Amino acid sequence: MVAVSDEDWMERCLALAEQAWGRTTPNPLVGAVVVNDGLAVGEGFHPKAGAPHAEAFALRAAGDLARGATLYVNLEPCNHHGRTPPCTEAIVAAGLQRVVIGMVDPNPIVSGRGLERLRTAGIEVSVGVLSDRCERLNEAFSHFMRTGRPFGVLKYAMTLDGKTATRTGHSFWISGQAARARTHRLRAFADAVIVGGNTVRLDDPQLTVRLAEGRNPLRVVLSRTLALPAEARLWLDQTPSPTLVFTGAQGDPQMRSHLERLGVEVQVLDELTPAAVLEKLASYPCVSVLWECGGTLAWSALTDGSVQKVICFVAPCLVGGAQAYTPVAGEGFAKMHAAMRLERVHAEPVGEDWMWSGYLQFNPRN
Ligand SMILES: Nc1nc(O)c(N)c(N[C@@H]2O[C@H](COP(=O)(O)O)[C@@H](O)[C@H]2O)n1
Ligand SMILES: [Zn+2]
Repeated sequence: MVAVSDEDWMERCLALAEQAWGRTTPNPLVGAVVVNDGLAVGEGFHPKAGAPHAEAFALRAAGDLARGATLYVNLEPCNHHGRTPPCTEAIVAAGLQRVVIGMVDPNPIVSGRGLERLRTAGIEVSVGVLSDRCERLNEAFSHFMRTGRPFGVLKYAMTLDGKTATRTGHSFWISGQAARARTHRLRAFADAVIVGGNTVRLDDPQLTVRLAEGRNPLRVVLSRTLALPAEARLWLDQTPSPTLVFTGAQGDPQMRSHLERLGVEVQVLDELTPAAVLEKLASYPCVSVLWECGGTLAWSALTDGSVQKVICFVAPCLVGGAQAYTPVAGEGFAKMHAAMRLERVHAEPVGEDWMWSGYLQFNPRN
C-alpha cells in the first residue's frame, strides 16, 4: 500500500478495525499499523474480546522492524492488565519512536494513562488524527463507557409520504435491496435488535443478517400483555440466535409458558419501559441496540432517552391512507418548538432510496 500522510495510515487502521465489525463486544473496533521508512511492516486488528489487541498483532507482525518505527492506531493504547497485558509496555519494549493515535480511550481505566506512559518513555505521541472518523467508528463503545447503557439506534424505512406500511399494514418492501442490505449490516453490528409485539404480529420478522456479512444479534421483543402469535419465526426458529421476550406483570401466563416451552427466555419487569429493558441488556453485555420497532414503541424509546441515533431510509414512493402507520407515533408534541432535533445530520443515496442519519441533541442519557 502506498500511503504518505498520517491521515492515510489512520485510514488504513480504520479499514483494519472494521474487519471485526460486530464481533468485538464489549470491546472497541481497533486497527493498528507499524510503519518503518514509509512502509507498512506490520498490521493487525482486534478480532474479539479476550483476544490480543490490535497493537499486539501489528507489533508481532513487524518483529525487529518495529524498532525506530511509527505505530498508527485508532484508539489510545491500553495501559492496564485486563484480559490481555498492557499494549503500552509492548510498544516501549519494541522500541517505537512515534505513536499516532486517533482518539483517547473513553474507558476510565485507560483514558489518558496510555498516552502518559508512552510520553514518559520518551516516545513522541500525536493524538487526534482523523478524530471524527475514529470517534464515529466507536461511538457505541464510547457511549457505553460514559453511561453504562447501550447505544440506541432507531432505524426505520418510510415512504415519501411518511408511512411505514400501506393502510392494510402491508410493508414488504418499502425500501430497495441496497437499503435492506444496509439494515442487515446494522444488525450485524448491534448486540440486540428490538421490536414490539405489534411488529411480530404484523411482519413476522426474522431479524437476522442475511443480506450482509456478519453474525446474528440477540432478538428482543417487548410485549406488555404477551398478546402474541403462538407461531412466529422468532420463536419457531431460534437457530440463528436466541429470542428474548420482556413483559410486565400483566403478561399472559399461558403465552409465557408456551414461549418458555419453545425455549424462549421470558423476563418479567416491574415496569416495562425501554430504559428498563436497556438496563437489563447492559449486563449481557449489549453495547449497542437497534430499535426496529413500530411507531408507539419508537416514541417511548425516543422520549425516555433510549435512542441516541436515528437512521431513516426514505423510499421514493407514496401509499396514501390515514396516519395508522407512521415511524414515530405515541402522544406526540403539541408545538413545533418541542420537536426532537437531530444534529450532525447526514444524507446519502443508497440504491434508489435515501438514508438520513443524525444524533439526538443533548439528553442527560446521551
Ligand atoms: N488500544 C486498544 N486496542 C485494542 O485492540 C483494544 N481492544 C483496546 N481495548 C481497550 O482495552 C479494554 C479491554 O481490555 P481487555 O481486552 O479486556 O484486556 C477495552 O475496554 C478498551 O479500553 N484498546
Ligand atoms: Zn491494549
